[in-house]
Amino acid sequence: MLAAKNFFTQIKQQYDRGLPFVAYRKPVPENTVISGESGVIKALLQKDATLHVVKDFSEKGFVFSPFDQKGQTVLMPYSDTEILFSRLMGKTGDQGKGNKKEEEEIKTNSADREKHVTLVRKGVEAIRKGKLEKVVLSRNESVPISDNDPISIFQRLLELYRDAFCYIWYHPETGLWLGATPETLLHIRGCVLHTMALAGTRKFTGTTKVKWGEKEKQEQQVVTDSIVDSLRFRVKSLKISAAGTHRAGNLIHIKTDIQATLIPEYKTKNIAPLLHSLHPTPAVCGFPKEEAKRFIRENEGYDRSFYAGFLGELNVDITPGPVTDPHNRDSALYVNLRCMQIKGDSALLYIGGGITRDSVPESEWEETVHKSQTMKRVLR
Ligand SMILES: C=C(O[C@H]1C=CC=C(C(=O)O)[C@@H]1O)C(=O)O
Repeated sequence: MLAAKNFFTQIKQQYDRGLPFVAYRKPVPENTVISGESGVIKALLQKDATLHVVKDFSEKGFVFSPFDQKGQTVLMPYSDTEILFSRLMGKTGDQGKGNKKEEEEIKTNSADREKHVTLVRKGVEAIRKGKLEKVVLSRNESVPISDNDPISIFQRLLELYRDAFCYIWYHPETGLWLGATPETLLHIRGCVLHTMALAGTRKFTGTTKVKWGEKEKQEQQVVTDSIVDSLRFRVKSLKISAAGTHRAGNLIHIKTDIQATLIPEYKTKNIAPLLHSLHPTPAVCGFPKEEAKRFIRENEGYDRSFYAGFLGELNVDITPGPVTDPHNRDSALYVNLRCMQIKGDSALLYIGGGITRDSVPESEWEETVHKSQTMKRVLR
């Protein structure tokens, strides 16, 4: 375990050399005692600038996968990297309850606002007329930055968002990405699988004891139902928690935890079939999936790139043992939300929200402004 200062200096040197790396910390749930694996920040420093891609998800390493699965999933293989560990102590910083600038941004009749409101209106119309039940519509926004040290932005993410999966990823072919996502796509440890249905958003106003409206509950239920459907024939003993409120920085969401045991046939396979049936879930795409994908492709008007894709550890050995033993593997993949791409002296933020027949376009715009604060709060 390296001292934090040494750890971040080594990552910075790697970045200055233009070589690929990823550094990340898994979520540390509230009231967790920081010990053992919890709160560990890990970094993989690739030895050269090769672009490794995933062929069938039997590989071992850290993956970075785009929203559109026709695109390449980039791999940082464990075999080709130096691995560093550190741990960040100290208390969580102020995750924020909103500010004056945010309120102004909501009201300003900007071109971004007009564009997003029009897009959402079109989405609501399509839902009311056709087969589409839900579609997640997003936008990107460029924010000027003066801080040219992305490692310090990453440190601020780690301090602010304990309960999120925080990362910084760099490869010359994909560029520099950072994020703090509240959403787990898939965690498989041996034959035990864990995932979540996360949707419905409000601003955090000091409490998680809130009464959710019908629109939000319906939007989240679509996600739970679709995940359960994708898993049904691949697992046994499916456990679905009651829906609860989950805090993510300055926001709250509705969350259902889903846990299952893989059936023997799937235990022995790699996780590709599971991933392909789960991703993208209606939390980032919509329902039915193909109709939602088509609507996004034809109407969003920009490339989501790695936003709403997934990232994380693939096939880590839990304990030393035969590498072919699937009971001995651990994969922890997260949905790439609340993220941004740093390009020179600006940050490109990606934000979206679930649209149903009852969505109010102006409120959906407001929601994206609130969501954009997760990243804006760490920019200087
Ligand atoms: C698509 C995003 O969030 C998803 C996750 C939680 C809540 C969501 C919502 O309320 O719309 C979205 O489904 C995003 O942050 O860009």
